[in-house]
Amino acid sequence: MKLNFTKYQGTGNDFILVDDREQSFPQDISIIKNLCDRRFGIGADGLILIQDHPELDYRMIYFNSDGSQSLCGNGSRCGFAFAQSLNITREHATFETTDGIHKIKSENGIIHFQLFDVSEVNQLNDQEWFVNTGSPHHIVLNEDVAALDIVSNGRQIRNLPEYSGQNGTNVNFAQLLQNGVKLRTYERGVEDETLSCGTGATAVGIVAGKLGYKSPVSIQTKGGELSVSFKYENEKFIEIWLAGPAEKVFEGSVTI
Ligand SMILES: N[C@@H](CCC[C@H](N)C(=O)O)C(=O)O
Repeated sequence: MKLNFTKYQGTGNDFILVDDREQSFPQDISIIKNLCDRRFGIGADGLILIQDHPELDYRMIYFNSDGSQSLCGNGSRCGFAFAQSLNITREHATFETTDGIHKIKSENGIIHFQLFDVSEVNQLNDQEWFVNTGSPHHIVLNEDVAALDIVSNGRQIRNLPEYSGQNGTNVNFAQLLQNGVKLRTYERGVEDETLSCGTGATAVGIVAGKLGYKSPVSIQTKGGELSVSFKYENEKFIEIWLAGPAEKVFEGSVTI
């Protein structure tokens, strides 16, 4: 079959977007892997289907490049930009994805995605934390993230036995700066460093909040700047929003 697609990126986290309102996309892992392959396919960190929803503005189904599923923050922002281009929604939307129903909106070209409240922020030791923002995130604080081998260090933590019950974890290496946090992320499901990870940036923003940073926290990823805002009330992070750009790269069609 012929598949029409549009490629988007959100701070360098890149996705294949498919208008699947007719639900004709074959959700086959080998097709998703081939489409996301950077040498034999279109190339992307993930693939996103936008479908009709009986009550909400739309449903978004997210696949990592290996075909696994989880919440994707940058993908949600790109999914909204794509839904706007399809005239499914305008400036505000409510949609369903992997972990439930979320709000999303655009303001002055920046897309703001609301994540669920977070009450568990686990400090593992002086330098390491674990936070689940809809996807699982291990966080390592480091004084010079530019010098790190993200793939080998990230893969070792991703495969720790304590994370095997949840199919591993994403791993974020965060350098605390005066005006925000510099971040590099190893993504589960891509099994590589990506240029940016939205749920990871949010997890790091929350840890920064625990360490005394004021909302909004600026997160500097390899692919650009994200902003994480929140309130902290009754030992809980609430009204958590991830904000940043989402841009169309190109569109095309392939035979699958
Ligand atoms: N890139 C994403 C996270 C996608 C899911 C993740 N790889 C996982 O499997 O947990 C983001 O922007 O949040």
